[in-house]
Amino acid sequence: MSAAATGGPGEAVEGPECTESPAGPADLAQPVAAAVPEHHAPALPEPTQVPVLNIANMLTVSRLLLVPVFLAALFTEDGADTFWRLVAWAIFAVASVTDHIDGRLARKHGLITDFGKIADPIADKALTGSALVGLSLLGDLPWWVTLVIAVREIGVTLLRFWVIRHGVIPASRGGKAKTLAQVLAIGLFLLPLPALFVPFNWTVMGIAVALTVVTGVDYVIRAIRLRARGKRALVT
Ligand SMILES: O=P(O)(O)OC[C@H](O)CO
Repeated sequence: MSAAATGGPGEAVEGPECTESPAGPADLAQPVAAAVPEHHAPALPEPTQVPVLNIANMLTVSRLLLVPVFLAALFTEDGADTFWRLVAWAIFAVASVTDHIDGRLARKHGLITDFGKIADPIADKALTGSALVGLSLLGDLPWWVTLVIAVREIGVTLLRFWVIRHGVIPASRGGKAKTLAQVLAIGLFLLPLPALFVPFNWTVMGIAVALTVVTGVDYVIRAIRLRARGKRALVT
C-alpha cells in the first residue's frame, strides 16, 4: 500500500516531470552529433538497454492478473459474506503491495523502462477501478465517487498517450500520494467494519477524491506544457 509512496517501475527517481521518449525530440540531436568529426567526438558511455521483461515489470503485470481474482472473491455471496470480504481485502492488499515492491526493485536495480512508466499507473488504475466499480455495484459506495475517480484516471491515461510522441509523464509525488489515499480508502470500504467507522472511512475517501481531482488538473498542465515544448522542438 505504500506502493504509491514509492511509485512503480516507471518512476524516474525523484525525476523530472517528464522524460523524452525514444521517438521524441531527442532524435533531433542526431544530425548535430553526426556533424562532429569522429576523431573530435567525445567518448560517449555505452548505451545500456533495460530489458522490458524484468522482475519489476513482471510484478506490475502480476498486479493486473490479480484483478479478476480479487473481483471473484469480492462478488462471492454477493459481497455479504465476512470471510470472502476479508479474502477480497487480502488480495487487494497483496496486489497493492506489489506496487511498492516493483518500484523499489526498479530503482535499486535500474530497471526503469518506458513500458513500466506506462504500465505501472495502468495496473494501479485497473486494481483501484475494479474495486470502486465492485463496491458501487454492491451498493457499498455511491456511484458519484466511482465516476469522479474513473473520469480522472481514464483521462490521465489518455493524456499520457496523447503526449507520448513528445515524452512520458511518469507518476508525480502527488499522483503517488493520491494512489496511497485511494488504496487506504478502498481498503476501509472493503473491510466488513462496524457502523462506528463510517465517519472515518468517509474522511479518508474524501481526502482520496480531493487528491484525485487536484493531481488530475496538475497532469493536464504538465501534458499541455510537454506537448508545447515538443512541438517547439520539432519546428526549430
Ligand atoms: O496519478 P497517476 O496516474 O500518476 O498514478 C500514480 C501511480 O498510481 C503511482 O504508482
